[in-house]
Amino acid sequence: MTDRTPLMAGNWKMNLDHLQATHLVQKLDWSLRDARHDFAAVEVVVLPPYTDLRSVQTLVQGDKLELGYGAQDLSQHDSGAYTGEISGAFLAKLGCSYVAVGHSERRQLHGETDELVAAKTRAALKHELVPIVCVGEPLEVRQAGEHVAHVLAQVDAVLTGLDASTVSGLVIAYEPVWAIGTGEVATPADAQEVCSAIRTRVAELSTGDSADAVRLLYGGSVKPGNVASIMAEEDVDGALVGGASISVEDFAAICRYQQHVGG
Ligand SMILES: O=C(CO)COP(=O)(O)O
Repeated sequence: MTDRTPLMAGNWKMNLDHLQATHLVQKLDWSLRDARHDFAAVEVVVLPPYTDLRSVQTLVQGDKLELGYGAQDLSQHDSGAYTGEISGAFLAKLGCSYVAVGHSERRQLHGETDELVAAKTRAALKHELVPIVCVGEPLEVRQAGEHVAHVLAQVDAVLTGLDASTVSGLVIAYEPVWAIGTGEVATPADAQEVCSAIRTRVAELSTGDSADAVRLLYGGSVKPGNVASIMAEEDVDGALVGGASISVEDFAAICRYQQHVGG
């Protein structure tokens, strides 16, 4: 039995300004502490918009909160004439520990390619940020029964450009596009099928115990009522939560999913 610490990450997307962010993080911390949440047993991370990060840093570091935080994207470049871009170095300086890369909304709305996602993953690792690499198939690919091949091609594009020894430091999030923000959740078996295929591919493309160590998240309409059954799957190590992560009550309940397991 491998020992992978479950990770609950809240992707706020383009929601909550820096004042609202401070409020939510404070309330989330209170709610989890009230429930005696063991942060070492289930890691909790928020991914606010860039403009919130300094406020979140001040709160987390000032009050010594156990919540982690990170960004929703980064540039593949370190610095220079890239108007509007944010470098991994800046995020590291703000105390971020995680950064999402290749979210399907970035791939779809901003034309991010597998090559760009791979470059961003390398940039994150260079700045000692844990990349949460997002992969997932659109509906028509799922309907054609080609979802596993589609996702593995996305995984290959990232892993083949990495030093094999760094792979264990990744988090990979399987987010079927048809389940994002739709209320349409993949079944636990759907999540397990793809996560297990990803772990097998990681084993083929990495060294040592990377495949055992790498954490795989499921994302797509995760709610308090469905998280426990998804987390019960062997290869699912956490959730990447969108809509429900901007509700303190819902996200705290998701982080405490274990209380719904086994009664
Ligand atoms: O895209 C997601 C997280 O990155 C999932 O969003 P929802 O939880 O709103 O479906």
